[in-house]
Amino acid sequence: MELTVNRLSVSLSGIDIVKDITLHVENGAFVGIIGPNGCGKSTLLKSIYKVIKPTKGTVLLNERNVAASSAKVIAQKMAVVAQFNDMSFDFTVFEMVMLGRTPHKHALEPDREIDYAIVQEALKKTDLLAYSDRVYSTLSGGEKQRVILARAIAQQPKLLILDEPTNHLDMKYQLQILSIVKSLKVPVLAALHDLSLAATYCDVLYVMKDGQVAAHGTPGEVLSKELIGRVYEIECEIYVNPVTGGLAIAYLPLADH
Ligand SMILES: Nc1ncnc2c1ncn2[C@@H]1O[C@H](COP(=O)(O)OP(=O)(O)OP(=O)(O)O)[C@@H](O)[C@H]1O
Repeated sequence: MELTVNRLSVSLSGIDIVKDITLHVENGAFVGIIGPNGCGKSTLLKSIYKVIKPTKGTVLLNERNVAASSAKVIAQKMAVVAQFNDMSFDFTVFEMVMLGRTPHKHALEPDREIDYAIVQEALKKTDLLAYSDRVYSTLSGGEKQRVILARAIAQQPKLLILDEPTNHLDMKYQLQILSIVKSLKVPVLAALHDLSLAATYCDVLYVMKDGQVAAHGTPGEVLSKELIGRVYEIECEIYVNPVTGGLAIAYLPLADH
């Protein structure tokens, strides 16, 4: 499945937040969106997954216009792991992950053997089998985040949208979550804050500033000291990590603090 965002704009409370953004996620590609706090990453993603109505532009899943499709049809194709997942319901972890099966069922259709098997597999992939009967609201932030990923996996999406999926996670689970996502072999569009993780996992990066795309390309093309300096208003050095062979970034302390 491919995602095409064409000249998308979003205004909220009369303010232009997302301005004329065009982007493409090819089938199988892991595409990152990076940019400073408040540049519009979440708003862009929300307008792609139909929580916010764009003022202009189109979002296509293959040839299907997302705006003209039902929420159920979109949920059969696209799963979302968003930033804040606090819910007041006292669902167990198993029940939360089973919610991922909802778009594939008719109203009031009971859970089938196949649904149980898919949920079990999603729990296994995210290291959560031992948490099945725990109440979701009692979990730590990182555990909750893994449950939300497990729910997205159980949804068996054709495209995955991640909004800062590694928030709350320690290093092991940051790496684990991105590796699991990569292993699903579905195209991914992810807003990420950690530029080194973005460089490691993404095939293509879109850099946002003030609601617009400031640059896009492979991490090697995009992550220059000049661009990061301009977009984030910081000084840094980019180097090849001698251990991993990947791109790494050293940030310099701000001079006037
Ligand atoms: N309903 C709203 N009305 C007015 N402004 C809004 C509204 N929702 C978001 N904004 C503003 O839009 C801008 C973009 O917010 P958004 O959450 O998309 O940024 P972001 O790049 O995801 O930021 P972060 O990295 O901090 O999560 C922010 O300045 C935010 O305050």
